[in-house]
Amino acid sequence: MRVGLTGGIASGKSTVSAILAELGAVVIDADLIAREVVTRGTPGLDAVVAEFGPGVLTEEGDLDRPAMGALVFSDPSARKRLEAIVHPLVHQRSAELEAAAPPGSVIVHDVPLLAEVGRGGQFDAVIVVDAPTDVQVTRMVRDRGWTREEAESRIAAQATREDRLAIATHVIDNTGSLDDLRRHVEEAYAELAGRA
Ligand SMILES: CC(C)(COP(=O)(O)OP(=O)(O)OC[C@H]1O[C@@H](n2cnc3c(N)ncnc32)[C@H](O)[C@@H]1O)[C@@H](O)C(=O)NCCC(=O)NCCS
Ligand SMILES: Nc1ncnc2c1ncn2[C@@H]1O[C@H](COP(=O)(O)OP(=O)(O)OP(=O)(O)O)[C@@H](O)[C@H]1O
Repeated sequence: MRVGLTGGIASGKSTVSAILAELGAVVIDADLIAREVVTRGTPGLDAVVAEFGPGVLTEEGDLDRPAMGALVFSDPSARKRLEAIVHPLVHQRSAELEAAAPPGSVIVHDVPLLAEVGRGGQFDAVIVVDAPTDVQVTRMVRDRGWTREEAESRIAAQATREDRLAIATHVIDNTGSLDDLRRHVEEAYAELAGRA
């Protein structure tokens, strides 16, 4: 059983995927892979430097993520150019990890941009972690030290809440407490594992 997990930024996806992993799912995290494929010394980072120039590197030679974020979340064409490099590498690595999962696993692909890239239909089920925009912004400002403007520019680069809900087979509301969240995830997992 292949499950897509998505949600807007700071909706609580990572928290949900950690609970799903505890419950026994094999989680494949696209954000984590998107970081791995551009670490120092990778062909991915070489491609990013070829496209954007050495100014996107730190003094140590790593990708300067805050600088890259400031660029791509204020310039959609730069974001598309970065995605054109990173997304194929993420797909390839995700497929390798999926092939290595034990047979019969509930495989959860945590893909922040599932609605944006139109891949919802490739999964047996799609879990959408749902929180209103003001809750997303409040969490980003509180936890990441971002300004409201920085938080809102990320949200503006993403699908709308309605677009995400349109691809959901399971909606997990994350406006309550972390205990409420855990209960909702356990219910969804029990249903999915029963079908696996
Ligand atoms: C621009 C980068 C370097 C900024 O790095 P930073 O460490 O600040 O953010 P991080 O990677 O942890 O992403 C945090 C969240 O930002 C949002 N986000 C990231 N990339 C995108 C994007 N291309 N479009 C919309 N939202 C995005 C997602 O909600 C993601 O969960 C980085 O986000 C990146 O490389 N993005 C392009 C690759 C991509 O699309 N990744 C998303 C999943 S494959
Ligand atoms: N129900 C909740 N109540 C309070 N805080 C929460 C709740 N759910 C998640 N959080 C907190 O909000 C922050 C964002 O959650 P999380 O990292 O799971 O979101 P995310 O959707 O994975 O974010 P990103 O899109 O950046 O990967 C975290 O600090 C998390 O602990």
